[in-house]
Amino acid sequence: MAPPEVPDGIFSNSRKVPTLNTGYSKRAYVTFLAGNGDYVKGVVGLVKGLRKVKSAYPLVVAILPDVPEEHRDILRSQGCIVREIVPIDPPEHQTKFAHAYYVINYSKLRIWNFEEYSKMIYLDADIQVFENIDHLFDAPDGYFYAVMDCFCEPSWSKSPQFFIGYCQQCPDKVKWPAEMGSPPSFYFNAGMFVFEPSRLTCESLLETLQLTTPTLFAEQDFLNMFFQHMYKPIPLVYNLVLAMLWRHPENVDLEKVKAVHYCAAGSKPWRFTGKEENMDREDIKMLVEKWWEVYNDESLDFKPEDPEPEGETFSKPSIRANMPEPEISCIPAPSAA
Ligand SMILES: O=c1ccn([C@@H]2O[C@H](COP(=O)(O)OP(=O)(O)O)[C@@H](O)[C@H]2O)c(=O)[nH]1
Ligand SMILES: OC[C@H]1O[C@H](O[C@@H]2[C@@H](O)[C@H](O)[C@@H](O)[C@H](O)[C@@H]2O)[C@H](O)[C@@H](O)[C@H]1O
Ligand SMILES: [Mn+2]
Repeated sequence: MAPPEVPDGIFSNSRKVPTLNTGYSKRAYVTFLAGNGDYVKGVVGLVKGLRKVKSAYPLVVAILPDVPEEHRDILRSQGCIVREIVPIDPPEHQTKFAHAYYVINYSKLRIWNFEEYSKMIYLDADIQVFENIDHLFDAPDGYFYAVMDCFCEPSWSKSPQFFIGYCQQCPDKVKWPAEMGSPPSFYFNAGMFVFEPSRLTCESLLETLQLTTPTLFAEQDFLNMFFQHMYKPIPLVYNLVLAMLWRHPENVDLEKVKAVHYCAAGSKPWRFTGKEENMDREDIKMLVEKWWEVYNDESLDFKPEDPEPEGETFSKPSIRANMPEPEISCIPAPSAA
């Protein structure tokens, strides 16, 4: 069963001047930061990467109260719009998440409250954008866009898919057994998605969450269930889950990848040792080096002459908001594999 077509017209070859990032058509990237650890480096790398690819839109950082003032200052000094959010806990449960810390990721749901923006692109702090993806903001409203995930890593070992060896990235390799009912719906990685903020949707998310038993991949599973009927898969070039390089190399063309998601065990660039499984691969070492090149590039630091983000709530049009967008190349819909 082929994934639903990405709606026509998202990547038409029209040359559009981006909507001025003002009024009710405001757009922004948004990421999430919790704790006083080293993920703040991921956010700094991300905002510098967006600057390097000349994105026309600011980066909002939804932070939990436990993010220290020093880290907030670093983010503001890099031109981020820092927004503190109230943490969200899942209902009482006995679930053992794939990683215990996933419990904090439910707080991501607060970004649906950022209604001053009409469209946002969420990016995990362990993602780097190496090519401009602003054109995704032009995707038709009314859908939830994200890249399909892979079920082959050990973190999935407690899942039925992993147990039977099924992965949506290669649905014909091990077919979903008829006796287990219809194959699971297309499932996205929640490290990157295009969405429309709405307080109503946020309320519905939180109400539904309290009635939903948490599962292995925490908020990622929950978002897949909630947006199941609005989800539109987009090509993996927008969120290369690193495990794809060794699990489904036939689906990856590294030359075309626009955003890399350093989510494989041991691949976080800011704590990279190269000792974990697959971390000695040349492509992994090259991608980690690329991340550090951006992070260490002082020419990408936010400069006083750049428009200051408007306080901690609203964003000013960046100087680039008036620049004509680059030619939008047509991106084919994802293959069935
Ligand atoms: O200590 C932490 C752990 C996670 N995160 C945020 O939560 C996201 C999801 O966690 P992670 O990327 O580690 O999950 P993965 O994609 O590796 O499963 C991160 O990218 C960060 O934005 C954070 O801010 N602090
Ligand atoms: O809280 C659940 C998390 O689930 C997802 O991470 C997973 C998923 O990508 C698996 O497919 C990988 O195997 C695994 O390594 C990785 O941790 C999201 O990236 C993250 O943002 C967050 O939603
Ligand atoms: Mn991640």
